[in-house]
Amino acid sequence: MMNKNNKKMIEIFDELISLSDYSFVNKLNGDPDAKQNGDNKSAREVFSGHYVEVEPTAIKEPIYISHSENFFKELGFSEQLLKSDDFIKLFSGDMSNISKPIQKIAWATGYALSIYGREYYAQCPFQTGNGYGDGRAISVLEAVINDKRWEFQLKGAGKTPYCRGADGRAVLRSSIREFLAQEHMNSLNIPTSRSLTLFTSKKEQVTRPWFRDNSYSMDPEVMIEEDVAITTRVASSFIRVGQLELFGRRARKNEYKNALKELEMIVLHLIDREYSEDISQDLRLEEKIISLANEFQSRLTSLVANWIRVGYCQGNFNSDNCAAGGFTLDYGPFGFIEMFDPKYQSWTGGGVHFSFFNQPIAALKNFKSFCNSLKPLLSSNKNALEEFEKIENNFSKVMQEKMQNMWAKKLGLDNFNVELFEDLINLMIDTKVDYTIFFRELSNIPNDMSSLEKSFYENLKDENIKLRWNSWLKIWRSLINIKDEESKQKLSIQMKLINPKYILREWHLVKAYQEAQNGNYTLVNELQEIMTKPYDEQTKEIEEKYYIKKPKDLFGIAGISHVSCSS
Ligand SMILES: Nc1ncnc2c1ncn2[C@@H]1O[C@H](COP(=O)(O)OP(=O)(O)OP(=O)(O)O)[C@@H](O)[C@H]1O
Ligand SMILES: [Mg+2]
Repeated sequence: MMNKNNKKMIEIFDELISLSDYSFVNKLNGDPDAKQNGDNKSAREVFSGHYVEVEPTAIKEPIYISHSENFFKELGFSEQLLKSDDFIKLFSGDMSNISKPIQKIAWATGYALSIYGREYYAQCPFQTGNGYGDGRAISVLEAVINDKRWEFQLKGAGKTPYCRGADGRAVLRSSIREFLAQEHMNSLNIPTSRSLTLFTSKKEQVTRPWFRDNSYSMDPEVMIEEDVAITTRVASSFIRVGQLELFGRRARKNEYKNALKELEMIVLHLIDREYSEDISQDLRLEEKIISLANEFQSRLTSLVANWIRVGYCQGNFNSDNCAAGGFTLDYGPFGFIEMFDPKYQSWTGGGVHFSFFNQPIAALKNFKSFCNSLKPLLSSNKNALEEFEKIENNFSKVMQEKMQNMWAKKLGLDNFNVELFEDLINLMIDTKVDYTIFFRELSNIPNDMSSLEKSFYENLKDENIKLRWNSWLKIWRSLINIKDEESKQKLSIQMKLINPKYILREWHLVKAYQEAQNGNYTLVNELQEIMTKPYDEQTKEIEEKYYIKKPKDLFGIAGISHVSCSS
């Protein structure tokens, strides 16, 4: 029997879904071969169409770990939903009970892969690119909530035609990382996919390559069993640069009759989903494409400058991990920098090209892949193509402007000063500073070096470095705009909104997911609470626990200083 409370929950859920419709499956083409392929849960080639219908594979006896309170509020979702069986089932992958107005439709999409601007087919088991795409991400719902369309996607919800022989699952470890990082990024005021819920199960384990305890190995040494989990992430769309590329490549090669049409459809759909406020519907196709390139360039360059502002390294910034809406997507091989190093890269599979300070160039490469995908739609219009290429060639200039502007703000300056910046970077490298603590302490606008030393990983012994720091600080203080105590306070407040105090450090994450594996979610909740207020001072107790440098004995330790497996 349904009690009163329970009924109310179902009503709330009904209210939420009554607004849903299916933009993706109604407006785009499905895989024409889907019906002949049974449940679509094994690797196969998908030759055309924008999506494949595939039912999620539920995790058994789902255990609730967390949800994003902030995001629930933004969506107008009641916390009561978390007690609704329907809600829990849907977001742990069980669609068997879905009733109207929700449709029992779920889908995965194909995409292509370029690594650092180079087209790859080798990652596809068929070597054609037709078997690459969402291997474990399945969208289950689109809903218009407060006039904004959101797509709800389960990560780790089982195999799809793009699973490439893998299990289609995400483990608890990587799911906790993604769940927390997404909401952290949002609280850092950086565009991102969002976290809705996180469920795990003790009924299914999968194996992943990992390290022995306290190992220094760069390569995984053992296979470990980990509990599975499903995070639901939510975004305005999950269209990636790689997805445009898939259709761009097919159109370029004229692979089938509708190839160019399918490219045009996905591009117009992208504009509809991500750029409808910036690009007028009345424009001609080529005008829309030119505006799209401009807008995406603007968003992508801002995004990367922001990542560097807060010390975020994506780690695997391939075209398939680059959201065409210009926000952060795929928190697998990511890390927040601790000890400053321009070449910082925590993912062993990533390489220097995806390292911290190389992200603007990785973004440029993704932008080029994006442009190449759209070109088949402009090939008959020379003028439009020329204008388009001008935008393409302007990327580095725009990126540089955004970076300089970001550095100026990070340093509390009105204008970027090359010399001051370069001196600082060299000093930060020579001194080994904690990136977050250094800029936060600088935001207090200190008179001398003493408080900045809090961010140094080694005691300052070298007199020469001391002299360099003192002179740097003196020049910096002469360039910032402070006349009196009041203007100093004002600048300090301003700088603290640019330079976060709390950042999701990997060794905190490790403790949280290790405890969670034993059924204790206290640290997950604590991190969620603290990391969604990254610019706040917070309490003394929190400061002592989380505003601290990485402990010396954790340097070089596998699984903390570097990770091998992001899935
Ligand atoms: N366990 C798995 N089962 C099936 N496919 C997988 C699995 N792990 C990764 N993949 C697929 O391999 C490709 C590369 O993985 P990558 O780590 O970039 O993405 P991801 O973290 O799974 O997903 P996303 O980019 O959707 O956040 C993706 O297409 C992904 O779907
Ligand atoms: Mg990915």
